[in-house]
Amino acid sequence: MKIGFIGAGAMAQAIIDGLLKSKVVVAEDILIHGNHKNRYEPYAKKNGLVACETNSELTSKSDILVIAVVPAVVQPVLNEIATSLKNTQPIISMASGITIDRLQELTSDTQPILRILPNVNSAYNAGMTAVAANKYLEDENLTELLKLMSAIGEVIELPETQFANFSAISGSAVAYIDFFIDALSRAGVKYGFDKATATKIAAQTTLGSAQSLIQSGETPAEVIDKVCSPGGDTIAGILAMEQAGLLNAVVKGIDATIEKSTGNN
Ligand SMILES: NC(=O)C1=CN([C@@H]2O[C@H](COP(=O)(O)OP(=O)(O)OC[C@H]3O[C@@H](n4cnc5c(N)ncnc54)[C@H](O)[C@@H]3O)[C@@H](O)[C@H]2O)C=CC1
Ligand SMILES: O=C(O)[C@@H]1CCC=N1
Repeated sequence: MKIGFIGAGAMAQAIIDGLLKSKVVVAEDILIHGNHKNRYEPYAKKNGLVACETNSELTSKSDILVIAVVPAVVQPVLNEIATSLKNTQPIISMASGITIDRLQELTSDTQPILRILPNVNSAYNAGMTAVAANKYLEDENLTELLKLMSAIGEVIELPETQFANFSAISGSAVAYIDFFIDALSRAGVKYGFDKATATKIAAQTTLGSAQSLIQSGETPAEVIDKVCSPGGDTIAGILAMEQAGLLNAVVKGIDATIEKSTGNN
């Protein structure tokens, strides 16, 4: 089964890296084309992928087509490949804000489509991907595509109406969590750690906290209560962070993300 990626940027590479690590696909079965030959060709060469000269060549050589370009380029790309695309060829699209209805308008009324919203942690098989399929994806193909997505992390089926909200607290949130890790790390630097050591400490603490929540099933509030010893240091820190508006700052950031992705700003 040949999987062709149109777009070779951050998200395409994260998914490909994860797929290769999981060994669910062999490198020779992944085709790639992007706008900048000097970027996608070395990436393809380094990983043993097949670099294609055009989007149309890639489309005609692929069984499954992955749309990994920014949303503004989806229409021109789908117009460009119109004569090479078979109307039975499954498409996976990760373009934020582009609905299945819109993708069908740009391809065919019966095009099999899986809309996904992944995140860059997929590169380490630690992704969190939302999926929504249309009715033209036959069971066998859907199973195959879900197997690919499961190879790069956790998968959740969601109605498309939730995609923008999900994207804000998962796709974009990778950056927000790293923003928090960087803030912790800078605080460490303020108190004398070198940046690399402070970042390692902050990142490992974040990783451990996430793993503990997932393994224990505890709520974050329960853990916060455990860490806040009566009359202790942590409650002093929590109160100072709240006074500075941490919760509101996070929710406002998520509001802005959703507004941007739904075009309401
Ligand atoms: N970066 C992320 O964390 C996430 C991104 N996405 C979605 O993934 C898609 C790609 O985003 P990024 O990888 O961040 O962008 P990017 O800018 O890193 O990559 C876009 C790629 O598209 C290529 N491209 C541009 N015009 C093209 C054309 N006409 N034909 C072929 N390739 C062309 C570029 O050369 C580049 O390789 C977007 O639709 C975005 O909404 C979804 C979830 C998370
Ligand atoms: O920033 C963006 O538009 C994309 C969508 C989710 C994460 N990155």
